[in-house]
Amino acid sequence: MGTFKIEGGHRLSGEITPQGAKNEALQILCAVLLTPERVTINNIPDIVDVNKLIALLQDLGVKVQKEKKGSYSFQADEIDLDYLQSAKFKEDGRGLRGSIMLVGPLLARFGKGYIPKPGGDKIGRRRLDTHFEGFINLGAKFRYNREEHFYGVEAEELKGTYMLLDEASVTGTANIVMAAVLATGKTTIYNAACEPYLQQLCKMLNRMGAKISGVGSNLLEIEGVKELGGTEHTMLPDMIEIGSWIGLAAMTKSELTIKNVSWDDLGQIPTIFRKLGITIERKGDDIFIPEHSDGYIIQNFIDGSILTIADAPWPGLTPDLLSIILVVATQAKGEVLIHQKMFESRLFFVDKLLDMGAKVILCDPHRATVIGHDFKSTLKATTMTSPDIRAGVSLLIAALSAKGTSIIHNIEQIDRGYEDIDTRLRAIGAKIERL
Ligand SMILES: CC(=O)N[C@H]1[C@@H](OP(=O)(O)OP(=O)(O)OC[C@H]2O[C@@H](n3ccc(=O)[nH]c3=O)[C@H](O)[C@@H]2O)O[C@H](CO)[C@@H](O)[C@@H]1O
Ligand SMILES: C=C(OP(=O)(O)O)C(=O)O
Repeated sequence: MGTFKIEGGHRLSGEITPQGAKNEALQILCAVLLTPERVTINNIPDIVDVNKLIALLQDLGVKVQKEKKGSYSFQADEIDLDYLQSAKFKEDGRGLRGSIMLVGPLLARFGKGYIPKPGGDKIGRRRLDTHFEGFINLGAKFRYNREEHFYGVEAEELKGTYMLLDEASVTGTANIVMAAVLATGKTTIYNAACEPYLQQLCKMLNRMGAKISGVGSNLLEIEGVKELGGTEHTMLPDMIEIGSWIGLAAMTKSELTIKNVSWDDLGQIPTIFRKLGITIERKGDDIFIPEHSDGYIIQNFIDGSILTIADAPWPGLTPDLLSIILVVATQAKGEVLIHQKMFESRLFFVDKLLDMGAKVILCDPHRATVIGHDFKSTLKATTMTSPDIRAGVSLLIAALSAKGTSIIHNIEQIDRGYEDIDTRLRAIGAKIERL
């Protein structure tokens, strides 16, 4: 188990550049299976989950060539489908959540796709019904081996159809889109997820020869094509990392510039941090956060009632930022109700914040009320274990703002999604060591 030692209470300063988006990368990498031609991908983050997925693709027979840092080319012209039945695949396939999106492209191109129950954060139930109902709608036969937790879909031909998804699942939509692009006829997907990740995937597929319209909306129409060709694609900056650095700047009262954020793809993120009282300035495509030497004040709703920040499918606020927002609120002036609607177990990490002296009431598994300290009482350093990727980074931010030396164990969770985080934080003045 990896550990960070963090000496908190220091101001940071300078510039930080966000990595390529983790959750976009996981979709885009799976899409290389849709063509035997070469696909070049840029701005791939060097993080554990992405590297595990690249290794899975290699085991499947995809030729992977590193062009330069963050840029790889992939060629899926000799796929070893037997690998999908191997013990190694059953083990490695469960190593991350994103591996589930191998199924759609494999089904579309080779008529069969298999996956063990995928991993990812343990943040409550993470069902896969939307994915498999989508494949079944396209004509696939579904089977599930309960003992091995092994899923499979097979089809001689996928046929386009109308479907209304039971929920706007992000990876579910990506999976179904990747299956439908090579189906016969027209597929309509209503209640589709439409995060920038999905928009990027659809744009890349269209460049490969797919015919997807409605990109960016929750109604996608896909005219199936016979084959797809190669392309080049560049990943957006990671909006969850950008949100993390906004929170970090505010909590440590630091002046920070976040470079090349792709403002137009950030949706509600700047607005929500502004509601917490944080000043965010747009400078070209950078975010500038001035030093908040007098703290920050949470706004109320217009009628004077307490602000609620809740997640919702895009263009609502991503659930992946709520843990960070919660931590930032612990030092604000004012109160906020954090409502995590999607995941059942993602707020339990507040226990660690309570140990550090934060004022938080966990109302139930989905809701926490935070009463900010207005920096009148700083958080106390402590020893903690990172339960999931975003809680891990939230605790890291708390530790950097706390007085004294904190220890965070299980930092593998953080490394899953944040590239070389300790080196990058040291470059802006953080006192963080990997033990
Ligand atoms: C690898 C990857 O891309 N992971 C992301 C992806 O996971 P993933 O695609 O696995 O998450 P889903 O979008 O399928 O759903 C996440 C959870 O939210 C619930 N749900 C979903 C849609 C909806 O309209 N209402 C609703 O309540 C689901 O029941 C589920 O419990 O999307 C999640 C939701 O943005 C993010 O937290 C994950 O970081
Ligand atoms: C929940 C997340 O990731 P995953 O879906 O990979 O577990 C996340 O990125 O916040």
